[in-house]
Amino acid sequence: MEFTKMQGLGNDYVYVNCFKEKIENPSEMAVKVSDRHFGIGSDGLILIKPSEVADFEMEMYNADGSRGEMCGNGIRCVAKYVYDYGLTDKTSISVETLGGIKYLDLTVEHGKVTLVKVDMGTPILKPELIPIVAKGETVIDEPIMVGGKEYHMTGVSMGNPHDVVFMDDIKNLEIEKIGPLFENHERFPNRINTEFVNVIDRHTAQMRVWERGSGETLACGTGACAVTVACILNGLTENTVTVKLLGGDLQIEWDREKNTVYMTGPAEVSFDGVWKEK
Ligand SMILES: N[C@@H](CCC[C@H](N)C(=O)O)C(=O)O
Repeated sequence: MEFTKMQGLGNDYVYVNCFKEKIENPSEMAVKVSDRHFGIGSDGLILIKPSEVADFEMEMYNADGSRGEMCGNGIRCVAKYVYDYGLTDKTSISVETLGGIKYLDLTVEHGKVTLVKVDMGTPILKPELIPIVAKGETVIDEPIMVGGKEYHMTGVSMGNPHDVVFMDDIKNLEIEKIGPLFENHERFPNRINTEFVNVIDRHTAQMRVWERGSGETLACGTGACAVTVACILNGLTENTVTVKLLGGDLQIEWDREKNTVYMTGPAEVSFDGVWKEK
């Protein structure tokens, strides 16, 4: 199987061009290729496929083989792949995902994509649609007991589920301990991605993420969008925010008139390779 290893701010996936390749069991393949010792090493697997309703389809799997509805860093890499590898010459494309069709604008320099702006769509705040078990119409700054400690969370779906937790110190956070407790908490029936966030000023926030199915990653695009929405809902920032992640920065804007979130960031190829089944 031919593959391309790509990353967006260090959130790395193995990409397979399914116009050429066929994968019988993608979930199993995701577990194998993601292994950082016995595989290629990645946060998961992303298949680039033909679509009947958009220019392309993105099918994403986490490192544990579970399916993610959407992937913000992944979709920027898909845009770079389809343009740089000659599957399209369009600089505005649409991509079908389990979280809906997304529209992307590509910045091209010297024949290669360097930056991608994605219309990530309308944030979903209804608890039953995220899903989060809750009584109210939304989950904003709501207490939750995790590991014997009370935290406050804001729930947002960007096609995939997120809970955003604000705190003063994210550097010393024991994310390996607390992340899985959030991920598997009974209030999240489909598990969840958790962003731990420190707001720096009204246009800047920094975050660490514990991703459902992949653990701590260097960046999460849908997570950065959820963080921006949560910051605004809690009155902490304006509508445009630079989100600082371990792997770099993303520019996020929640356009309140259109009620859509825009994410702008880079996408890079690490290397091409061939995976041989043992
Ligand atoms: N890293 C991604 C999100 C990947 C999917 C997530 N772990 C899930 O299961 O929902 C991003 O950049 O958005």
